[in-house]
Amino acid sequence: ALLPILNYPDPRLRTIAEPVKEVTAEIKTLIADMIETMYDAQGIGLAASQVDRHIQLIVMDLSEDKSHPRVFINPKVTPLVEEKQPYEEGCLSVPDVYDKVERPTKVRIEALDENGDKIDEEVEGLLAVCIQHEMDHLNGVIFVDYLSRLKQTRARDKVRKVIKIREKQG
Ligand SMILES: O=C(O)C[C@@H](Cc1ccccc1)C(=O)SCC(=O)c1ccccc1
Ligand SMILES: [Zn+2]
Repeated sequence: ALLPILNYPDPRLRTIAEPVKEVTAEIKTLIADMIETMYDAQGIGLAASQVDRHIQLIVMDLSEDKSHPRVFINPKVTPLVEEKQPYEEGCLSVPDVYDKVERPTKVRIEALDENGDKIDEEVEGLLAVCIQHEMDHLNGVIFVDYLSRLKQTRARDKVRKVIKIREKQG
């Protein structure tokens, strides 16, 4: 089922996510719903925080044909290099706002997948950017927090406008 995505600056987006203790049937349903919601919203990632579920769960799919969804449960991300690179990020909770954010270019991801099996990978490129963006969500951080006050104000105004238009479209 499609889940409603919280929009910036909703304070619920600032909630710190709790670890997942057990991958229950309910969590598996949430994973399927988050993947469906991510595709519907034209995203490449989605954190549970964005659908108002405050558990450490991320879904991502960087494939062209939306055929390789990945699930990260209780993820831990560790930068592997000091070097940072800017990337033009977006966010499904801050629609129509894109801006450059600098992040470490290579990171280690330790997590569990949807079957409870261990994931331990070193990644770079868009996958590294996206997993760090999603990890921020689980820690109540939104990419606009890295931008200037002026850009944060513009982002709030922009989201307000986009939401109004979407509500008119029904
Ligand atoms: O809000 C989210 O977590 C999803 C977000 C993930 C993300 C995209 C790009 C850089 C970092 C994190 C999105 O999917 S935004 C929409 C999108 O598909 C996109 C935007 C900019 C570049 C590439 C993809
Ligand atoms: Zn986001």
